[in-house]
Amino acid sequence: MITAEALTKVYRAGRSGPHRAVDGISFTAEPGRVTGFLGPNGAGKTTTMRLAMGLDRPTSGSITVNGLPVGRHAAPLRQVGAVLDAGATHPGRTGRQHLRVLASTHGIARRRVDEVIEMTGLGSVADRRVKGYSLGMNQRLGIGAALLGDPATLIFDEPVNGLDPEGVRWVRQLARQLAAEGRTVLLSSHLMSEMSQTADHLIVLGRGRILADMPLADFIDAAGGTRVLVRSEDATELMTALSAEDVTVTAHDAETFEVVGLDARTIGRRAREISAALHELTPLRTSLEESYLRLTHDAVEHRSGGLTPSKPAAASPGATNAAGTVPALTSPALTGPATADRTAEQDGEH
Ligand SMILES: Nc1ncnc2c1ncn2[C@@H]1O[C@H](COP(=O)(O)OP(=O)(O)OP(=O)(O)O)[C@@H](O)[C@H]1O
Repeated sequence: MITAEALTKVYRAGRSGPHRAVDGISFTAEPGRVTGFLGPNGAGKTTTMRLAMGLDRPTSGSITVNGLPVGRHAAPLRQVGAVLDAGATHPGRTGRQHLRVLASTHGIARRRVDEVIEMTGLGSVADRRVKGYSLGMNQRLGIGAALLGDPATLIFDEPVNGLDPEGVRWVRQLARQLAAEGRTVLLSSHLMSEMSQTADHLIVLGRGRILADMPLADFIDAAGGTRVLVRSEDATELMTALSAEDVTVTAHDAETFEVVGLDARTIGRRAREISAALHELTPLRTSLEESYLRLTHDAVEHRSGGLTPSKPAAASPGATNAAGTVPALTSPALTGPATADRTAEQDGEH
């Protein structure tokens, strides 16, 4: 279990003054489930994970792992394993040597090293030097190191970075298996499709604060609203008939449009009332990505290309809501540099 209480980290940055990377957050990552940690670049995910691992000190508040700050556990590697920086290995050592050194300094039996090599699929490269490892092999080695102490809590920061599709699936299955064994798994990823298949619960950060803390399914429902895809040869008349203050209608093409704010049954009835011919009436499930983009829209530190509202197709007879405007159903593209600008070493604690 990971418990944060009023956790705050302020970096004494340069020109722009102090920066609250983590701003008074409280949450619990519970055992037996995968907690997805989401947020735009610079939201404070890595900082929170580093604080949990005792790699940084909170400015105020606290974060504990299995009831204690990690440094107060007698054998931390048996309590918590983390993948925070997959590159943190001695390049001249082999993967097996790396794991053996870690095991021996933490009083872990040698046979556990062999088990972990087996679990991570590194068998064929375990005796090669780490400097020759691909990004994916390094990720697997980092995950292996995290598993070495058979800990009850795991913290994975972007564990699928650099992995091929088979590796991505392996991480997903591993995270699910670890949670099914009753462990706490806190996992960050920018891959929404992956997160939606892996996490049970989500904590979403934006600018150091918690924007959402709820089960994955509730998050998608809360942000999504009801969306229905409609195809009708009388699209223009039907769109007009459906217009109302809290209903948003967006045209895709001359015959197809999407409705937010009415369910399929109501739309079907309205179509019958005006004798519109319906060809399709499909309730759409909002994706995690859409829900996430809507929620974090205002919390993005970096954005390239500015806002790009969705455009109805050129042939559209017009998409209107009650205000007569063309609404954007999908959120702006969320793109930006891979990492936020850092002014490391400026808080004098590293
Ligand atoms: N050592 C540091 N010194 C100063 N500022 C820092 C330091 N580490 C992180 N920051 C800043 O704190 C904020 C949070 O960064 P953090 O790396 O925790 O975000 P993140 O959510 O993990 O982002 P990403 O998805 O890009 O990895 C950012 O604005 C970052 O620039």
